[in-house]
Amino acid sequence: MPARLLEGHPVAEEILRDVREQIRTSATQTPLTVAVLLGDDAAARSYARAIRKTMAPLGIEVRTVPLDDSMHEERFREIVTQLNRQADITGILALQPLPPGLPRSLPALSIAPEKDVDGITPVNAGRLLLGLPAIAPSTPAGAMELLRYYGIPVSGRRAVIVGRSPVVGRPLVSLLLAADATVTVCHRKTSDLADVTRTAELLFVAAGSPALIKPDMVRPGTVVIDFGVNAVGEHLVGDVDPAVAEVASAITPVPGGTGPVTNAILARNLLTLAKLQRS
Ligand SMILES: Nc1nc(=O)c2c([nH]1)NC[C@@H]1CN(c3ccc(C(=O)N[C@@H](CCC(=O)O)C(=O)O)cc3)C=[N+]21
Repeated sequence: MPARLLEGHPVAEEILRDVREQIRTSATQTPLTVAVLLGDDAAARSYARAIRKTMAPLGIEVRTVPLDDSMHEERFREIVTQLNRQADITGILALQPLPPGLPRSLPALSIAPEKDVDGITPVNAGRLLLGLPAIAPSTPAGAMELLRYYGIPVSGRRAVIVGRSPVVGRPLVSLLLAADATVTVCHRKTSDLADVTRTAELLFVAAGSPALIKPDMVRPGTVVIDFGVNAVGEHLVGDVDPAVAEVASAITPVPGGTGPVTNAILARNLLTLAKLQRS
């Protein structure tokens, strides 16, 4: 029996309904603005496009700041310092990958924690790891919402994550642990990846490698969450081979799975930041 499709749009719609309501009823009607730092990359561009589409109907302003390929570290720091100081900027998001000359850790070390809408600064990442209230990165936070929405239990189950990035794999460890899963993380140096993925009851894939996960790597009945956003020609494809749907009990489609929920959580995170900034 083919897997149940875990569509992201109804989940996103539920979250956005709540965000819309909170924006509408909030006493201080300060407009929300998110600054999106964007280099030259297809996946990042697709996210930026989706962000604009999600924020526009909420009346949230999106200010795109283009990063050119020759940008130096000093210039990046200047831009972020300026945005940190600007009172009319609610949140700052630097889309990965950055231009080639910039260290990957630069946004985490330059964005002010009060404006960290993506939950990547040491303060937010540390809070999340310790199980304290925190702004969690939107993509893994969205996966938890998907599971909740579709009534998929997490507590006591064996979760396997493929990928250890600061925006998906690592924060997902904290979120799954907080929900009482037993968590294993795989990465480039994992030997016998398939042996580990076959132990999963819940399989999360954020490896950045198109169709990496094949049907023989998944135990029948597994719930599969695909975070992959690989541009292949004109199309967006996931990290999971679509044939896995023949084995899994439930699977997120690409596009239309985790992506839309990510955008909705970003809006919710922005609202949370605005409330914290006002208090
Ligand atoms: N600091 C950082 N944080 C991120 O969260 C981050 C990042 N950098 N860099 C790029 C990737 C990619 N990403 C996407 C999220 C949603 C969609 C999305 O909404 N996709 C729609 C389709 C959009 C379209 O068709 O263009 C969907 O899946 O249905 C796409 C891509 C977040 N990323």
